[in-house]
Amino acid sequence: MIPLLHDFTNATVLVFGGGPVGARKARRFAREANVVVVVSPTFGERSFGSAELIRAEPGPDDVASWIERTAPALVVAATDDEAVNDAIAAAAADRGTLLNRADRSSGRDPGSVVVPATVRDDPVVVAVATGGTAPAVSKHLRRELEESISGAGEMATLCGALRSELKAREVDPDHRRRIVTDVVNDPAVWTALRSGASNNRQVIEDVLDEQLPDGGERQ
Ligand SMILES: C[C@@]1(CC(=O)O)C2=NC(=C\c3[nH]c(c(CCC(=O)O)c3CC(=O)O)Cc3[nH]c(c(CC(=O)O)c3CCC(=O)O)/C=C3\N/C(=C\2)[C@@H](CCC(=O)O)[C@]3(C)CC(=O)O)/[C@H]1CCC(=O)O
Ligand SMILES: NC(=O)c1ccc[n+]([C@@H]2O[C@H](COP(=O)([O-])OP(=O)(O)OC[C@H]3O[C@@H](n4cnc5c(N)ncnc54)[C@H](O)[C@@H]3O)[C@@H](O)[C@H]2O)c1
Repeated sequence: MIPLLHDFTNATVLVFGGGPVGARKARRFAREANVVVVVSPTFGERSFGSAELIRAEPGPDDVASWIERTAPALVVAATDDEAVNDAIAAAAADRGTLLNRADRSSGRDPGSVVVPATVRDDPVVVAVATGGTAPAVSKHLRRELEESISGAGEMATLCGALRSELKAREVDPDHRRRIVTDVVNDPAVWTALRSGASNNRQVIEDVLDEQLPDGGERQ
């Protein structure tokens, strides 16, 4: 399987199942999606983020109408009833809606997607999956990665701003790439970003002074 990124801004996500897995998915998608609806006869103690909770117990013949009514970009099948999960999968396929099945790790049809473990330091995001072989390994790696990507979000923001400045000064692409790569590879910049001591504007000014002493036009 190949990880792809999907933007859920302004989208609806429909979750069937109010157990720990349904709650985790609801929290995850509520970070971004406009509307997250969770349909379940029972809801555990866990947080569902800002999701809307609807108490209902649709049978296999009822799930299609829920999908029709809410018009989601993605449906999550996280019930403990295999017949219901099967019906959700069939209805999603009929409608061409993306499906995430929490109770399957293999034999995926087109449109059936996996939700990987993710680590964020916005705008950086890292996804981990094991092809369904061992989700506990994904969880373990996520925790390790949380530490190692610290500062990556700030670094990305800094490099994005630096790249804009270099473009505005019409520095040619090869030279631009070298300058940005030098910053990314500079351990002192990472240390400053991680300690919160970095002043991005100052870093950019210093790099521009050092690399483009004549003010930059052409190179
Ligand atoms: C990453 C994460 C994201 C998330 O679910 O949000 C995730 N599972 C997580 C945790 C976790 N899941 C399970 C355990 C118990 C230990 C173990 O069994 O390993 C733990 C650990 C725990 O809970 O501590 C059991 C389990 N999971 C699946 C099945 C069904 C099956 O395999 O048939 C069963 C057996 C059920 C049973 O036997 O009863 C299926 C899937 N789980 C996936 C993702 C997808 C594949 C990802 C991959 O390729 O690695 C996939 C295919 C479907 C999907 O997309 O949901 C999340 C990490 C949360 C975090 O980062 O903290
Ligand atoms: N992806 C994962 O990480 C992962 C981890 C553990 C288990 N699982 C699988 O995912 C499923 C869900 O896991 P869980 O721990 O949340 O299970 P759970 O049994 O705690 O919760 C299931 C939920 O589904 C609800 N439900 C039952 N029938 C329903 C219906 N007709 N419509 C809507 N909701 C209905 C129940 O009321 C309950 O809230 C499990 O059956 C298991 O196969 C996946």
